[in-house]
Amino acid sequence: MDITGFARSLLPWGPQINQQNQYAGFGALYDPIKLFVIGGTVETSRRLASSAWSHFINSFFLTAHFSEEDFPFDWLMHWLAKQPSWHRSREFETTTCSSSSHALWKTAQFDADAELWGENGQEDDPTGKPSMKVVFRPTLDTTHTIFFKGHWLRVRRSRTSGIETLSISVIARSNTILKALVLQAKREYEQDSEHRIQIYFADSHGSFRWTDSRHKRPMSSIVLEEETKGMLLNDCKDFLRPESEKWYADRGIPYRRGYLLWGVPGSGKTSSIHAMAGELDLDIYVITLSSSWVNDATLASLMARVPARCILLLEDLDAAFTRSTTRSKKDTGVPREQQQQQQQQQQSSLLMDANSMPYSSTHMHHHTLNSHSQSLTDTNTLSLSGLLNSLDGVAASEGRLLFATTNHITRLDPALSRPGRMDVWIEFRNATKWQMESLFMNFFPSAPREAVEVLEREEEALEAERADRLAATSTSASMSASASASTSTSTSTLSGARAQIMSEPALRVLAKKFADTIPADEFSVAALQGYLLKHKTSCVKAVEEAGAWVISERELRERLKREKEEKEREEERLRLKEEEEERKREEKEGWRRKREERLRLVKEQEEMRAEEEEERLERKERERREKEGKEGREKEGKEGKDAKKEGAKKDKDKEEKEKEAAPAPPTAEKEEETLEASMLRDTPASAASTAPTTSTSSSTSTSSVNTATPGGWVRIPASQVQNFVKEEMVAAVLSQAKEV
Ligand SMILES: Nc1ncnc2c1ncn2[C@@H]1O[C@H](COP(=O)(O)OP(=O)(O)OP(=O)(O)O)[C@@H](O)[C@H]1O
Repeated sequence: MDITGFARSLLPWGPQINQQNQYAGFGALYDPIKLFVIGGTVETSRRLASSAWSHFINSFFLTAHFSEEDFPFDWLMHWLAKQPSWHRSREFETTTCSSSSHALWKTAQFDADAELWGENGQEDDPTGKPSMKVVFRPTLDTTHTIFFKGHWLRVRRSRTSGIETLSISVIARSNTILKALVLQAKREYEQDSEHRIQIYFADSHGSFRWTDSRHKRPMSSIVLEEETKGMLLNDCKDFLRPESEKWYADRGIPYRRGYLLWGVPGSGKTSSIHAMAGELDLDIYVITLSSSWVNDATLASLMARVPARCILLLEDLDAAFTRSTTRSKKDTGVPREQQQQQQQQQQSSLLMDANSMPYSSTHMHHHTLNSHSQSLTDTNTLSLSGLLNSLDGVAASEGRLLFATTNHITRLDPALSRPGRMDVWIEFRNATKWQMESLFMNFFPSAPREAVEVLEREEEALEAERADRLAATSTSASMSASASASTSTSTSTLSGARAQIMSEPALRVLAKKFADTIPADEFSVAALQGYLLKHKTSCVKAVEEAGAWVISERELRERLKREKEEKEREEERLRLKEEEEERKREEKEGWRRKREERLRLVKEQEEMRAEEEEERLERKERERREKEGKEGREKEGKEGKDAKKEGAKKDKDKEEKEKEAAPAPPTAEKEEETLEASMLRDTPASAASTAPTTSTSSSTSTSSVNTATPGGWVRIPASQVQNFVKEEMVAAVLSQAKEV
């Protein structure tokens, strides 16, 4: 079947079209359908082939991924930077690094670029500003092929979620070639960083970021008593010996060592640690405990990540506990700005090189410590117990040297500085006479013997010339003037040279003089270094002006002290004023409250009185009504009595008349009634003493009731009965009467 037939068979209406075509002539539709089917088939086949190819390739390729958060990334970037094919990329991006501070791989990259493209990557500033170097590197998501030990490596840089990743693929049966690559990259990195120390700062994610790479500082540049320096160095070396770990393990002692360097500011604590790291070839891992994001959990995680054989530095240990001074998790509430300030100071104090190398642009990895700390809120819950646990808890790393510094040892909890946590304590004080001399000698190194000899010969010749001139008295005045001018020029040139070229004994004399001029234990080494820096071109001048400097420093201190005191006094005055105002406000408020209270009481009393008056009036009204009721009842009672008497008299008359007419035997009912009536008549007093008693009688109609009153029986209308008595009482009296 040809392609047209195939297309026709695919389309359900194909045969219909064919038929219609035969009859209606729709032949124009064929070509587009043909093209559509052919195109679709080709594209599908291409995709299938490409996916099969990549599947095939991937099944042969071994790929390793390196994240910039981990050290191998730096090693490999450093290695790649030295590969010529890495620089041949046709798509590249540029980045800058300062000459004073940059990642090692950027240096390597720059050096390689400089070789390839000449010095056009660097613009030297004639003013002496630290130069910014331009580094070229391939752009992200481009693949490069690099040959390594008989294998072609496919290298690709990419970035996911802000983190740069390096992927290296190779066609190989095992991953040995990739392991060899990583090891070689590491070796080369370490070789190139031999003369530098790496500094890592802790970040808020609980991991360490490479922050800086510094030149090693020679231990000899630290002006400290030799035995202190020697003791510190030997102790560290002894700890780092390979056998030490077993020694510690055999005795069940945790393989850790802590050093507490404490004392006045600017006395060389940080510098000593820097020099020690260089001497022992260790990297420095810094944790700034006063950072707002440091809490028990992040600290424990950081401590667990500290590698063995490194220096773990906790600067200004006391600053961490301005927030929490006890073992509880209480926050003492240092303001956040203050904490940030402390944090910045601590970072800069480490980064400021002892050799006064300004750090202009410290290239940190993409997540810088500052940006994190700024973005985070102060949810700090670092407690002393948290710190203690992270220092020597079960998760704490082993094999590291812990160095902690503080200016205020008294602020530390004894638990923190006890042996086991801080095994060696070293106090740093203000400069002694010996330190002053040593600092001077370090600052002005003696010139080589040859240079000094040449200078001395020149001086002698000049001296001889001057003597000759003085001896020749016959010379003219003009000649004498020009000669003296030329002699003075030579002398000043020589004295300028003399200020810089000094033999060691001469310098020692000057150093002693310098130390004699400055009082011991009054100025820090940092302060003296600052003074000497001002006179770095002339050691003689440095000695000559030392006395004046001491006076000016004292005056400055005095002034600062006065200003501080004044400020404190002013603050105190303001505080007292505020307190006084507050007191007055409170007093006023108190008075106002008291007045309101009094008004409230008066109002209440008035209300009470009005209520009492109302009650009194009500009572009076009630009494009046009761009295009226009583009077009415009495009146009615009297009328009833009279009526009764009348009735009784009438009854008696009637009885007599009936008796006379026809006496009949009394019925039982009548007898009972009579008995009842007589009994009731006999007990009026007892009934009246409680309440008026009422009895129903067969002789009474339903509309009236006979009632016993103290005065006798009363017939009252039924309408009044409800108000007057109750039926129960009537029944009770009746039953009582029956019993009797
Ligand atoms: N003993 C010393 N020997 C050599 N240099 C010193 C010494 N003490 C101080 N310095 C110099 O003074 C400067 C500050 O020193 P450093 O930062 O080491 O002092 P610190 O004691 O750590 O101060 P702080 O307690 O304020 O952190 C550095 O430039 C350093 O070179």
